[in-house]
Amino acid sequence: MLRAHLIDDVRRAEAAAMAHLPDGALMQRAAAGLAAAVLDVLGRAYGSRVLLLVGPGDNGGDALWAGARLAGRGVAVEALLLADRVHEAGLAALHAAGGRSTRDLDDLHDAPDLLVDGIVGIGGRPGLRPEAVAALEAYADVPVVAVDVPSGVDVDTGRLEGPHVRAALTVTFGTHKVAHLVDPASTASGALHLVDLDLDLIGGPAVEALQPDDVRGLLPRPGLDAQKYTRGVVGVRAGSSTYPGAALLAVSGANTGLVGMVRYVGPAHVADTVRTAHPEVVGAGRVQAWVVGPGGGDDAATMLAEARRDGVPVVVDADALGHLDEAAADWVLTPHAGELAAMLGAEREAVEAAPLEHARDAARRWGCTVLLKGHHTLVAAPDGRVRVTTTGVPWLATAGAGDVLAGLVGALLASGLEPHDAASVGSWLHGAAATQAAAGGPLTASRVAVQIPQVVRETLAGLG
Ligand SMILES: NC(=O)C1=CN([C@@H]2O[C@H](COP(=O)(O)OP(=O)(O)OC[C@H]3O[C@@H](n4cnc5c(N)ncnc54)[C@H](OP(=O)(O)O)[C@@H]3O)[C@@H](O)[C@H]2O)[C@@H](O)CC1
Ligand SMILES: [K+]
Repeated sequence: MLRAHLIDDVRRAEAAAMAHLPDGALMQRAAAGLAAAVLDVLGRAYGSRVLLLVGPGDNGGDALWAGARLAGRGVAVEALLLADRVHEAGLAALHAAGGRSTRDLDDLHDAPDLLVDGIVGIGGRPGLRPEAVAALEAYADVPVVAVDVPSGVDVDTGRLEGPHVRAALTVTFGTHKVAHLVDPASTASGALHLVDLDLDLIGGPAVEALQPDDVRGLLPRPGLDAQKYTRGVVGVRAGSSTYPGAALLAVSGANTGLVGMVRYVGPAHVADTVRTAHPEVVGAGRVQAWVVGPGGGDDAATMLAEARRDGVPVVVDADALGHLDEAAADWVLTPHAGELAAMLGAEREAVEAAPLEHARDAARRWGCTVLLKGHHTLVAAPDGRVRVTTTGVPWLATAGAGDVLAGLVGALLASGLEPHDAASVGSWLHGAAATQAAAGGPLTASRVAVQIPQVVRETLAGLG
């Protein structure tokens, strides 16, 4: 599991570690990891130029100490000091290793190959000062390696308020931070590299992200005595004359082999289309979970009421979300930002600016799991736990992808996974299938569904 902690928990763990380590030991570990990561990106030391952007705190100290190590390896290192006072020992080390420093942007002539953002780390407030903005603008085309976090982001919430660094790579220390994983700040972090500081993090993670091993441990697999009914049956109530395709896509997400049987209940001509494409699918009967809403149109309220009557877990998606008055603890709601905004009486922009906060609010308010779709989809439980999905590609933002996801999550619920696991494993598989199916190019929702068994196969085999 990849875990992200809040600043206070990192500070506590840092203080505990420092109590029994020599002065500056943690910063040296951080700087060594940072220098190694920068060298990896540069590919060679001699002939490479690096510019450090150095703020007033220890984040700048990390950059300066790493700069000293890089200068010692033959990299031409310059530091632009963006504060009256910077980390003194780090600056002295940089100078001793042959690096230069200046406070004036105009002193810098040759464009660097790489910027190292040591402006602020976990002690920073959101936004950047004008000197930092000017430096970043002067080298707008140069890739940035961020130290700990991209400066300017709100580290504990993932919000973006005001100017901030856009990193190609973020080298972070001890544990991940919320801003690395949660939108919109996750888009400013770039690739992530964690330098282990051997910290003893006592507080639980604020956010976590499933890794292939976690998914392998959670995936349902049939026992030797399995029958179709013991593996779980999922029912789909979706589609209408206007949107027959949504039913087809939801069924294709449900019918990927993770349950023993799939039922479809809906308008007769839609049912014919569904069964032509999926001859395995049967009609009404007992199920262990329902998927309700994709393409349901005006009938979505009735679909939801009928599903509720069975007392089994329900995935509430799309049109059904607008008819939700109350939910049971084993339900999963799967809104996108616009749908969640309508459910909470908020503006869509507000949800997009703070998806973590809104997903948590919604999970508390309905007392069930809420899966908020986005670049990094969030799965929030009513007790505050949140998982974020880091699989997937931007091409996945395509019509019908949500219908496939709803079907898949429903199948996992029917197979017996608890709602938080069903939603987060479903989202992980959906993203991984999209990445494989896209193979660097465009994709359609149908292709995502087709790819799911292959992703399951590889994950079970430990190839993920
Ligand atoms: N924790 C760990 O385990 C380890 C931590 N380590 C490293 O330490 C980093 C944290 O260092 P830190 O605490 O010194 O704070 P840091 O982020 O450098 O800056 C705070 C200063 O910036 C200022 N300031 C605030 N906002 C600003 C803004 N927007 N723009 C400009 N300035 C702003 C503010 O001054 P103020 O304006 O309040 O007077 C304050 O003085 C951490 O991220 C990691 O890199 C590693 O070395 C080892 C292990
Ligand atoms: K930084």
